[in-house]
Amino acid sequence: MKLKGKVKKYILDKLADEKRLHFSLLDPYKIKTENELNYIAKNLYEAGTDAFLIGGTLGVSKERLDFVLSSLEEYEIPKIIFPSNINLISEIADALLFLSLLNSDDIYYIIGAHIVAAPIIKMLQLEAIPTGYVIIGYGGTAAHVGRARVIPYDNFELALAYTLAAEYLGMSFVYLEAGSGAPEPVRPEMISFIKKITNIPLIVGGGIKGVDIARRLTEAGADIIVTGNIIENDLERAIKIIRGIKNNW
Ligand SMILES: CC(C)=CCC/C(C)=C/CC/C(C)=C/CC/C(C)=C/COP(=O)(O)OP(=O)(O)O
Ligand SMILES: O=P(O)(O)OC[C@@H](O)CO
Ligand SMILES: [Mg+2]
Repeated sequence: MKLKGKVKKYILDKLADEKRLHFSLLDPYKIKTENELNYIAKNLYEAGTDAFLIGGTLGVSKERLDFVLSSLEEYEIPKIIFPSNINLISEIADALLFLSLLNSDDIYYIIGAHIVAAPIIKMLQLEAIPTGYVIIGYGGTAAHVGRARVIPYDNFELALAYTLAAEYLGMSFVYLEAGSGAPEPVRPEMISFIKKITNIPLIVGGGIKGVDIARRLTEAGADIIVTGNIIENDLERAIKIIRGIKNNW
């Protein structure tokens, strides 16, 4: 509750202090029971994750979203909605990633959902965090649904161009997404290439399954690492990733 409306500032201040953060993606469709959610959330929080992202592309209802958000209330880190569409807006959250899928072919995912969502967000007094969402490589369900023209893993110039465009549009973050469950994450070389030239904070996710790749990505300049599937599939490994990123063994 204390963080409501102050999440962007909280993240930027924490980044200034700690240089690298970790966000835990929880999918309300995949987490079935309150016990399971409590167990997972407690472990992630104790390992030092910096925020909960709540979302999923398929199967997520507003009811499930609210159930997860309200169960997480006791944790003093931001609870941020990661929306796949306009049905996933809830006043229980501390903030919402106001994602524009910059490499979509469908205007709905660039500005269409946004004009429908904006008056609702205003009415609920929810904090919207302007985020350029760019899908790379594998793409997964988000790319399919969002009609993204995915950027090849090795086309660093193209990823840089989108990142610069997001920066010049005044967005607060760029989320470089390889797709949920990607067999290969975004390459660290792509991150260092972009980071040399841009200042906008980078959120990097998709297919990050181990501490070594997570650390290589942060060393290359990723500001925030997101893990989702590994939390669902192997919580111990997810905890190692968090501790590794935060140097908190
Ligand atoms: C501004 C508002 C309210 C909505 C905009 C919505 C936009 C632009 C979405 C972009 C396209 C999209 C489908 C993004 C999905 C992002 C997301 C929640 C990814 C994580 O989910 P997955 O892990 O891919 O989902 P599954 O687990 O269901 O496969
Ligand atoms: O589920 P994973 O592969 O960790 O991906 C996380 C996130 O970037 C997906 O939107
Ligand atoms: Mg998922």
